[in-house]
Amino acid sequence: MTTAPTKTATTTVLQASGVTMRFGGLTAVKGVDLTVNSGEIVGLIGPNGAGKTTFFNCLTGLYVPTEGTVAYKGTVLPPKPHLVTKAGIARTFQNIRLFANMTVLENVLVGRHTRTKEGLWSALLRGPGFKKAERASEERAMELLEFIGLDHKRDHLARNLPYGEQRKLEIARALASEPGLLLLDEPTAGMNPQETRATEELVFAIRDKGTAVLVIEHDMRFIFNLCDRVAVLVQGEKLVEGTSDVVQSDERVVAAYLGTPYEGAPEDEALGDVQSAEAAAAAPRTGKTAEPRAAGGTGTEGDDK
Ligand SMILES: Nc1ncnc2c1ncn2[C@@H]1O[C@H](COP(=O)(O)OP(=O)(O)OP(=O)(O)O)[C@@H](O)[C@H]1O
Repeated sequence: MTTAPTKTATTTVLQASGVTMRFGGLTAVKGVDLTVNSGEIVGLIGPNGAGKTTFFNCLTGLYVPTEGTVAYKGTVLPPKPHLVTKAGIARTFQNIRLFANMTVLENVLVGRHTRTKEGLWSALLRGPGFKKAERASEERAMELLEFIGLDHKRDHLARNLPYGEQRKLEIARALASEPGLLLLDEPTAGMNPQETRATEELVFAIRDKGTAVLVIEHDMRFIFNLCDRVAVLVQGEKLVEGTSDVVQSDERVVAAYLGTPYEGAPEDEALGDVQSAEAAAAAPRTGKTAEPRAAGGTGTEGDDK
């Protein structure tokens, strides 16, 4: 007997309503509505200074929006980062924020703390409950490292990983909190084309495993290949939202954002190659490429990017 494939019902994972963020006289984000549904990859694009990261910071409780609400699976979230993570939203930052002097495995384990129930006394006494939870956490962390292809580097210090692997590790650490929604802020910044393609595959795999994704990126080829829907922010306001085809052909977007050549545009292919070669020549990468570009520190930097 054959059974019809079960179709998972779509649910609204994220609902941002009228999110506004003012810094003194500057309105960085103006009344932005955005929805992300389960099973979706949604892109957020816009010129420099359009308000994309500020919007992410509002979604994740790093900023308290001046106006508007952010709901996760129907519940309005308090603007506190640890409560947002606990609810089910995880993120990565534009600038890598790994614990540079901890191992790869330890970095992922840090990401699991919102999902471990053992309290302070249990940890201090290291009783059987604590040890069991610790083992389960390590197993899950190793599964995630396998998923991103870094299980063989579990005992390496994070700061010794090449740049592309550091970015992957950040994603694994975010996934360790078992999010229903993952926010990625410029995940391919500074990557070479191979690393960018690998990141694309990784994001598809994350979505296929049941985590919806909202991604900010300047690489248009990456965004338009990847996303089911794309929203365009210009000067803090949502200008257009739709499928890649709709957004790419919208005259307002072309005028406001895509008017200048972008990576991946057919006529821009040759120019892109020249620019990549120039960039590579200007900043040669060694075996230890991580530190100059990584946050490389404690993960507590004040930079909200
Ligand atoms: N903490 C802050 N205090 C004051 N102004 C801020 C703050 N954070 C961001 N801004 C301003 O808000 C505007 C939006 O910045 P934001 O970083 O969100 O843009 P973005 O779209 O992420 O840009 P980019 O693509 O360059 O990262 C900018 O004018 C920026 O200077």
